[in-house]
Amino acid sequence: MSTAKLAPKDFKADAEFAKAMHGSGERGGFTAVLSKNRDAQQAAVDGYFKHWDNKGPKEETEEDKQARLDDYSSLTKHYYNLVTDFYEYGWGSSFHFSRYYPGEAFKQATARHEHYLALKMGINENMKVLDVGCGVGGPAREIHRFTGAEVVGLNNNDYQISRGNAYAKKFGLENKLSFVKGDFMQMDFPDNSFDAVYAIEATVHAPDLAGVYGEIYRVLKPGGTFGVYEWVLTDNYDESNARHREIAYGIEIGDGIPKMFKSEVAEAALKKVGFEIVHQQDMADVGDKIPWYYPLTGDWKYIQTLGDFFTFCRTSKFGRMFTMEATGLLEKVGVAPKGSKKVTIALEEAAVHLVNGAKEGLFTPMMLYVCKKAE
Ligand SMILES: CC(C)=CCC[C@@H](C)[C@H]1CC[C@H]2C3=C(CC[C@]12C)[C@@]1(C)CC[C@H](O)C[C@@H]1CC3
Ligand SMILES: C[S@@+](CC[C@H](N)C(=O)[O-])C[C@H]1O[C@@H](n2cnc3c(N)ncnc32)[C@H](O)[C@@H]1O
Repeated sequence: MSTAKLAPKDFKADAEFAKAMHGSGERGGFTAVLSKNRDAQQAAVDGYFKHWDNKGPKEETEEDKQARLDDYSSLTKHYYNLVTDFYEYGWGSSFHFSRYYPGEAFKQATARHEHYLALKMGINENMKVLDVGCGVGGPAREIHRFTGAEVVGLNNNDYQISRGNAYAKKFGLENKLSFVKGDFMQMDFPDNSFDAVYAIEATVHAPDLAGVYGEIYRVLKPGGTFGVYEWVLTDNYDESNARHREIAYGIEIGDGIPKMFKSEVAEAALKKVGFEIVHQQDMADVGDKIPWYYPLTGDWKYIQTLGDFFTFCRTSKFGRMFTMEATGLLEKVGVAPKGSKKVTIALEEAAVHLVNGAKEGLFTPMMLYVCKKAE
């Protein structure tokens, strides 16, 4: 089904690399940034930035673009080896955006976004559910708590798997949650293994959407449901428009994405692999008073609670600049490993272009598709 070149599966080498770079994975967040193995950090920095250094939306060639697609697996693995601690420090353990109601706290909105997907998919306590690209397990924990379902998280990043296991242990959820190493383009699960499958802001890392959706279709039981919050470019996006391409490129470089696709490509891919789309809606375009991207702006007026104030201190423009300069200083004096500031600069690219992409109506991180596999 996939037109993409599939990555070699060398899980043993991946696990050894993650152990060398991050240690046991018991500790996360900003302090964990400081304790990386220096050589492994350098290898991750080189492995990720070789795709972006000395290139740009205007200069990049067709070969550069193809190289990112061919290298999808290690590009994304290195990206998350470098950013996971920053994500946890700034955002928490659910690595996705959410809608916000007036008066609703950041954490509450995050959980509600996850509950909404589970509700739309009809997940219940008798189901075994797959979370494709599960991060450090924030959504898996919340969806288990909300529905009672057993959740299996699939991830190609060993560090995130160890963080997911550490959280499951902390909350006593080991018998209901498990985290499995694997590439979503070539899963190791047998056909018809799961009652439901969901993916939250993860399948955008695929080099080819039909490839990952085809695998999801295969492992889903007949009659089962697949739900996804997809990152897509909207109908307004024009690849030949320099401003549009600059925004898409900024999102790609800052978010570890080989190539972003338009919503029509996602929709066609879902249908091509056999899914019936039973519900589709851009959840970023439902007239919300508070935009989904507000934590990344300087708009203090949207802060809803005292807790949000502390989150905003890390995610807003000002907070990001503070983290970037502090990280740079720590790197200079040898406390943070080399390349740490470069990572914060890439994250800044992400934040700026995500907000611009949203404001200019070119991008959404929450195109919801609920799909059925026929009986
Ligand atoms: C990469 C994909 C497909 C999804 C991740 C969505 C979001 C959770 C991230 C996108 C940009 C990230 C940034 C941060 C946290 C996680 C994101 C919002 C920071 C706020 C983390 C703290 C750093 O100092 C600044 C980061 C800016 C970007
Ligand atoms: C933005 S994070 C979202 C994580 C999670 N869904 C959440 O909302 O917290 C994207 C996730 O997709 C995973 N991922 C990316 N490419 C993958 C691949 N080829 N196979 C499996 N997982 C992958 C990353 O490791 C990461 O955990």
